[in-house]
Amino acid sequence: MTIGKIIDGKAFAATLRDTVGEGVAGFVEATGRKPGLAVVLVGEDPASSVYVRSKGKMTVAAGMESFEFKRPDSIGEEDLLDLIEELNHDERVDGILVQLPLPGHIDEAAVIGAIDPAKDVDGFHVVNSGKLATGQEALVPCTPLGCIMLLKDELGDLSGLEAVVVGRSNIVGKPMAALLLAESCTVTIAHSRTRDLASVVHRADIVVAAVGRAEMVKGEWIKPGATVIDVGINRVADTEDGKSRIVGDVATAEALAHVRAITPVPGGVGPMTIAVLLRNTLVAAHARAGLAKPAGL
Ligand SMILES: NC(=O)C1=CN([C@@H]2O[C@H](COP(=O)(O)OP(=O)(O)OC[C@H]3O[C@@H](n4cnc5c(N)ncnc54)[C@H](OP(=O)(O)O)[C@@H]3O)[C@@H](O)[C@H]2O)C=CC1
Ligand SMILES: Nc1nc(=O)c2c([nH]1)NC[C@@H]1CN(c3ccc(C(=O)N[C@@H](CCC(=O)O)C(=O)O)cc3)C=[N+]21
Repeated sequence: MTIGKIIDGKAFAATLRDTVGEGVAGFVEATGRKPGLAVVLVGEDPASSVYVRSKGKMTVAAGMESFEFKRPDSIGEEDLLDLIEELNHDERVDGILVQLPLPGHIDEAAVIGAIDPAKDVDGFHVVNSGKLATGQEALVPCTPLGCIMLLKDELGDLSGLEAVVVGRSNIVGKPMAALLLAESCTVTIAHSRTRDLASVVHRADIVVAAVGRAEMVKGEWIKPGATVIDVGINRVADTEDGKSRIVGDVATAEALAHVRAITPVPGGVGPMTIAVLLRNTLVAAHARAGLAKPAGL
């Protein structure tokens, strides 16, 4: 039995961050200032805090300015909207990321809608999702764009391939489907109401799993030779040592016997998300400064 390739997202992301770093140097030379990324974190979720801290470190390592804003769970929507308005007008800030999910009493759509679309480095604002859907130049959500980069690196031209995206969230599934369509794939979006998910997945040359259910996609669902992108980040208890570890939405060990290539968790899509965030910040900085998009991005 042949074994598929494990796609090294961590290494690809490191290369992308280096390219971004070179672009940052050019930007600093041209403008005399660093690109700036503002990250807003509401509440005390420890996983989010770790993630925000590592984003901050990588932002600085790429030569950019990192601004972090922590606010308590109890913050009112008006106060959060005021903060965003302030960041919209702050000339040092090229990118604004509001860590999701937000506490239940805050309207996420209203907060995302308050971000200046030119600084919306998550690509979640309807102006950017609308541009993506209609084929206009946009800031594109980091996770799906990272997935496309890995797929093109592995497969080259994607046109005509059957792609199945499992999950239809606004932050992963839907923009992922839009990007695959823009690459001329034949795209199916599956979700919790999909009947016979196994056979839908079995059609695919490209499977993107973005569900949030540990190892839900089984190895035998995968068409032989398909390429699988596993977006899921699921924390599970490890019975052997009592600690927890993270696994994806795909049963990777099983799938390896069927796939051409597959992304691991950790070390696959996750690191790409952060690298693309830095890329989007640099792209936003250039656009705001009236400069052409830097080479290689
Ligand atoms: N690696 C990274 O950088 C990132 C990873 N993630 C991870 O990706 C995963 C998905 O995230 P996100 O899109 O935000 O999640 P959401 O919970 O917003 O969406 C999950 C989607 O999966 C669908 N779904 C749920 N159960 C099933 C099922 N049994 N069969 C088929 N579809 C199902 C839901 O369908 P329905 O719409 O019908 O409810 C929904 O569309 C999570 O594990 C998250 O942690 C997220 C962002 C970035
Ligand atoms: N506005 C907003 N934008 C986001 O992009 C966003 C968000 N909110 N909320 C949470 C999700 C989740 N997300 C991840 C990014 C990187 C890793 C990552 O780097 N994971 C590593 C390590 C994971 C670990 O060890 O815990 C890996 O997969 O190898 C994971 C998850 C971005 N998100």
